[in-house]
Amino acid sequence: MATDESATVAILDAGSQFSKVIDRRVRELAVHSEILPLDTPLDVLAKYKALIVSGGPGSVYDAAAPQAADGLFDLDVPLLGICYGMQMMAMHYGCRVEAGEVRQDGVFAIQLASEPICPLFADLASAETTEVLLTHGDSVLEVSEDVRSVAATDEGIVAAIEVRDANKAQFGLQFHPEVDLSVEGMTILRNFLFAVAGVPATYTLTSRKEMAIEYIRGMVSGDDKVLVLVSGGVDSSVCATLVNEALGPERVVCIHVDNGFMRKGESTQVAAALRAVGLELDVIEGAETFYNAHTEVDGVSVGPLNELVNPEAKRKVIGDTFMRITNTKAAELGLDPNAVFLAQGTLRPDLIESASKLANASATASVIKTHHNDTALVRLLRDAGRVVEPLQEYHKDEVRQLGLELGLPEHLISRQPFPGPGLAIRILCAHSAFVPPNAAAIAEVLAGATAETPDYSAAVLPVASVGVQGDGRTYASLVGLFGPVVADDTLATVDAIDWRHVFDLAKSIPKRARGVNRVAYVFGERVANGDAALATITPTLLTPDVIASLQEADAVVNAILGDAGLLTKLSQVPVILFPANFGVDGARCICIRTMVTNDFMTGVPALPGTELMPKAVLAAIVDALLALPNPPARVVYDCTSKPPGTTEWE
Ligand SMILES: Nc1ncnc2c1ncn2[C@@H]1O[C@H](COP(=O)(O)OP(=O)(O)OP(=O)(O)O)[C@@H](O)[C@H]1O
Ligand SMILES: O=c1[nH]c(=O)c2[nH+]cn([C@@H]3O[C@H](COP(=O)(O)O)[C@@H](O)[C@H]3O)c2[nH]1
Ligand SMILES: NC(=O)CC[C@H](N)C(=O)O
Ligand SMILES: [Mg+2]
Repeated sequence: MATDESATVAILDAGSQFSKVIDRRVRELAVHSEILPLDTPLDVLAKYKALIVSGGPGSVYDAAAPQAADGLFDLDVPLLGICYGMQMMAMHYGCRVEAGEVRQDGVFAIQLASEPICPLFADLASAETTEVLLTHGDSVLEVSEDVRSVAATDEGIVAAIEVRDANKAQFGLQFHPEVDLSVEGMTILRNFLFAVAGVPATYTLTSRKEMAIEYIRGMVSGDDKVLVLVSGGVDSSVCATLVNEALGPERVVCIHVDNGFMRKGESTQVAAALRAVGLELDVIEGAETFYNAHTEVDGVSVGPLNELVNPEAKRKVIGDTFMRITNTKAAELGLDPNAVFLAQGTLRPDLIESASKLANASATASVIKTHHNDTALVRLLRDAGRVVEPLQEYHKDEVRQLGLELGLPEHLISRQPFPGPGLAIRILCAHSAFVPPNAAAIAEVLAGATAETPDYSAAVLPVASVGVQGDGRTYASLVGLFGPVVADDTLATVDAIDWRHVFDLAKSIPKRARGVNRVAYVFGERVANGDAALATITPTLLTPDVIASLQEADAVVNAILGDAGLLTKLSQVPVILFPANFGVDGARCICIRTMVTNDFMTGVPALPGTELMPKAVLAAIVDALLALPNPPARVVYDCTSKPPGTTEWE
């Protein structure tokens, strides 16, 4: 069907992690939308009813920054710039845009300007303030005469602008109205679309089930068979059910790969759970193959996996090994390699975070992490038209709804996500301690942040992990927080900690400490910054002893969460092993990372002492981990939201 641009919003993609989320929100408001490259020519854009420019990892003042067509801001079309989009607008109108002293990643309150209130902020619960998700390092430090600042953070950073020229309907938001964490984001988008731009609400959502089945039948014709890769997670169970419905069971072969990085007993449970819903699963024992696997990256052989420390290298080997194992299986089954299709439960975030060209209209997105289902070999097969991915447009919550529509049991649909590379990415590998290049500057920020609350202190730990900040990937230091300890009583200790204060510190430290993207609370006696015990690690690779020790820790945590009824209340709880040893030779640390989110693009950790993480449960977890035969050097609790941290550590 041809697009009626006069009833459609064009979303110009500057490389954001959230372009597809904007698209989805607009459609939920019954407005048709299309994602276009940032540099789409003006004559095309002029036909649209409204324009939204997304965020992106670039900096508008960089010569190499992604550009829109010249004259974008002279078009007579209502325009909303989000983050990078707002910064472009500000720069066009002569405002000063620079990397500020403070960066902001997470949820913050903004103060709204009055007299008059900006039309985007009409009908908010309060006329003075609202909570929004920000993720930026560049800021509008000074507005020009052409522009009015219509909202600011508590520190006076411009959070929203309006172009003064009454003939122009142009607005900019430094924050992201499209994500759940901006609590009134939908009202703000609604105000832009309807009150400002007058877009008609004529779009109706087509049934996801019908669309998916039509897509599968369109792709796999005749008698061709489909090998469905089934992990037992939500996405692949929904994917397998859809392929089954679309093509009939005689054309479907479901395979599950035990890559050696599954949870304790997971593969056996998965096979049983899927049999119970009528899906026969062929389980491939792949552990040995994975441990010893290599792959080629940019013409160079990388591997074996059990000797790699770089997280992206690990991911690439794992993804390509999934493909090779699948090909071998296809040959064993006597399937013609030129006529067999591969189905997998790829979601939109997998493609966005891997910077797949399928998901990013502008080719300007940053690779946050290469998902195992989007590596080089998968892309080759996809280009050959052989990869069936009926869920590629959706986020997790949409897949869950679709699963319910398909009649899958609640317990399958509500399972916590588990990444394909599994525990392999939840083990931080390293040969030596990580020392940030600006250690002294970070130490100064940490001392300042805790100066007024001497019961608490902060120190840089000797490891780095992946984060997502300002739409870009970061690989940066972990900060540990220390607080009161009640000797020999973990519950009393957990109770003595002012968790709100700890979470405030976790939010404020990455604002000023460049090179820090994650903050975790460290249980146990305080260690002073600069102490040698904070600088030592136990060299760590993906070896069977390390994997087994994380499997044990993960099983202990999950058993306690299950008994407390928290596995479905918390969206996801990665348990992570990292090599800091606090001066104890051969020991490593275990982290508990709770995440509360719907779409898995953003999220917050559960605050201890709330119903999502009762203090008694947290204390029980810490005690149980310390009682393991191979106890961790320390147990830590991640206090970082996404952004700046990702859900997984790696
Ligand atoms: N161990 C595995 N064996 C076979 N296929 C797998 C395995 N792990 C992942 N996959 C494939 O990769 C896809 C993406 O993995 P992902 O973890 O994102 O989804 P999922 O496991 O289906 O769901 P969830 O996100 O709930 O864990 C899966 O849908 C599946 O097709
Ligand atoms: O199948 C997967 N293959 C992968 O390579 C992968 N990496 C991250 N994840 C999952 O994606 C979600 C977001 O994770 P992050 O915040 O760490 O990016 C979380 O649910 C992660 O568990 C993966 N799933
Ligand atoms: N999310 C964004 O659009 C960020 C814009 C820019 N990369 C910054 O960090 O400020
Ligand atoms: Mg999974």
